[in-house]
Amino acid sequence: MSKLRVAVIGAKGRIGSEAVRAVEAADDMELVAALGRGDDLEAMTAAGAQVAVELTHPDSVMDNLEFCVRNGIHAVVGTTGWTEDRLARLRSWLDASPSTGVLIAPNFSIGAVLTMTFARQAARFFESVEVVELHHPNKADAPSGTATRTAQLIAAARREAGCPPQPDATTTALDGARGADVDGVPVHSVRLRGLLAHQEVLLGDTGETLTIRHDSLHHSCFMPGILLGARRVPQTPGLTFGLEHFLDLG
Ligand SMILES: NC(=O)C1=CN([C@@H]2O[C@H](COP(=O)(O)OP(=O)(O)OC[C@H]3O[C@@H](n4cnc5c(N)ncnc54)[C@H](O)[C@@H]3O)[C@@H](O)[C@H]2O)C=CC1
Ligand SMILES: O=C(O)C1=N[C@H](C(=O)O)C[C@H](O)C1
Repeated sequence: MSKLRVAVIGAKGRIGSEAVRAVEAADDMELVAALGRGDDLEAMTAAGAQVAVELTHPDSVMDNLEFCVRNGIHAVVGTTGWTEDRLARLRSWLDASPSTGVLIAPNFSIGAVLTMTFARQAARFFESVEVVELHHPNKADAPSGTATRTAQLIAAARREAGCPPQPDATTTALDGARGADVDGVPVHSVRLRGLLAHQEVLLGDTGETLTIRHDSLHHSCFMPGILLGARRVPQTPGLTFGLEHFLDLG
């Protein structure tokens, strides 16, 4: 059987360099291009790439994806910074290239995907819920893509269940003390040398709290999700948001 021809964009970065090694080590894949900042995207078409793994920067991802979709190259995207406006632009490119697939995964690690799933399940049973994400200090964006997605899923579950707004008697606060408001869910961002990527979802009600915590300790935790995405995205045209759609979570 022929191997899947994969390109990595952002190949010299923290996660991109790990992805290069993971693709090279996969029996069913061939790494046909490894692009860094300033490299010509045409290298992917010249090499016949079927799937691009995009792991760059929120400022770069849109141009890279526009190129991929216009050229019928499926994409697996880990880069963060997604807004409704950006998603709408991506969908319009995909409408013009209907057989192309793009997976955007706020987080490729199975533990983080499960954290989001469990948080969504628990959200309607507790009066209060807040998200704390903790990352290395070289991270460009805050809150993290994972924390934003987690808060959005929590907020949607609470809306569907008819939950009232959370209790919060704060009338005086320093700017930022209550975190960022993501759809009514406070999200707090810590940046600390020594950390990689960590998240806690704190849920509370009268007389009890529940904490769901996930820790990414090494970039290797993202690799099974990236490889799964690369294998599945060519058979999944259009936009898929979240790796959970490629996992049988029951
Ligand atoms: N979804 C997930 O599971 C994960 C997502 N990420 C996200 O991936 C992105 C990259 O993270 P890191 O590797 O930590 O950052 P990094 O800064 O270590 O690496 C990014 C690399 O992309 C390169 N780059 C920037 N623009 C480019 C362009 N136009 N073409 C080619 N290369 C370009 C940079 O020069 C750099 O080498 C971030 O948005 C981060 O949040 C990171 C880890 C896991
Ligand atoms: O920048 C990172 O490191 C990470 N980014 C993603 C995010 O913003 O959620 C995924 C993971 O947290 C690591």
